[in-house]
Amino acid sequence: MTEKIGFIGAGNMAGAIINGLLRQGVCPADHLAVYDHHSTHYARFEERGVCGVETVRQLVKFADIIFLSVKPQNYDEVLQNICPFAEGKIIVSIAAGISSAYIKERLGDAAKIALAMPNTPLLLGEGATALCQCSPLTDVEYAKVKAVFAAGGVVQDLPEEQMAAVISVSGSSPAYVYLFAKAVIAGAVEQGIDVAVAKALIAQTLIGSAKMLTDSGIEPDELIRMVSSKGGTTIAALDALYAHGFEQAVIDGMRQCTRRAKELGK
Ligand SMILES: NC(=O)C1=CN([C@@H]2O[C@H](COP(=O)(O)OP(=O)(O)OC[C@H]3O[C@@H](n4cnc5c(N)ncnc54)[C@H](OP(=O)(O)O)[C@@H]3O)[C@@H](O)[C@H]2O)C=CC1
Ligand SMILES: O=C(O)[C@@H]1CCC=N1
Repeated sequence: MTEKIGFIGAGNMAGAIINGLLRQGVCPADHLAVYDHHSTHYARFEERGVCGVETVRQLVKFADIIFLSVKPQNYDEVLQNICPFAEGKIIVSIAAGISSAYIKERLGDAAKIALAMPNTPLLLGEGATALCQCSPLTDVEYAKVKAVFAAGGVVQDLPEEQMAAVISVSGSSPAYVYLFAKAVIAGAVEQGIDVAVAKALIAQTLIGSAKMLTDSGIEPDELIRMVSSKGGTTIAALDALYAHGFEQAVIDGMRQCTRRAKELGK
């Protein structure tokens, strides 16, 4: 990729996306730059050859594609800061709840925008990103943005009206998975199993189960059935989980996630 890519906000997600780009050799480090109001965050980028610039103006002048990798609460300020120099640039928002209309209200209707909802496993090249092309971003420009996220894992195209809801599916969901893993580890320790052993076993179980979902072609209900011997231990476990409203708790958590995304985008 020949384009230069800049990140406003040098935090967790900028780091994760840049990792993917460098690991896959999608672009050289000197085609990347970050800007953050904490220049103390630059060290981990600079040690990999990614420049930390002093002003938002320098960042916008440098970059063809600008990632807005700050929290939604900081978008107003950032959009105001980049507005005088952003004409013609590709703008990528990764923020929960921020719509293209929100950005266009501040940068104008001609702004070329892609909306993305990545997740932290991008750090290891195992990310899942939902991506949306917003008019007037061209197909060629969109493909460039897609290549950035593809360097860090799987990308799915989504219409804008689903971008708030998808946060609950991939953006925030690693946290529920870790919570589940934490509960399994606690349950193991309660039964006398060593923490490290339990962590290794549940982590590999999550990896293996995920691969069954992606590679076996078998639907989740059937996968559950395959584990559940008649009159056996799994059914006993599932009965307790159903009685505690496990599925409903997850679905309700997802609804709350989407509700909050919509609040943040106002
Ligand atoms: N973390 C995750 O799992 C995911 C996050 N996202 C989205 O990614 C975005 C970034 O999240 P994340 O990387 O976790 O956040 P971080 O807080 O790690 O990084 C954001 C950085 O931007 C800085 N910043 C804030 N305002 C400005 C400004 N005006 N100019 C320059 N720098 C600024 C922040 O400083 P300070 O700390 O002082 O505010 C911080 O250093 C969010 O919008 C979030 O919704 C999307 C998917 C997953
Ligand atoms: O919690 C958040 O708001 C961000 C968005 C998705 C994951 N983290």
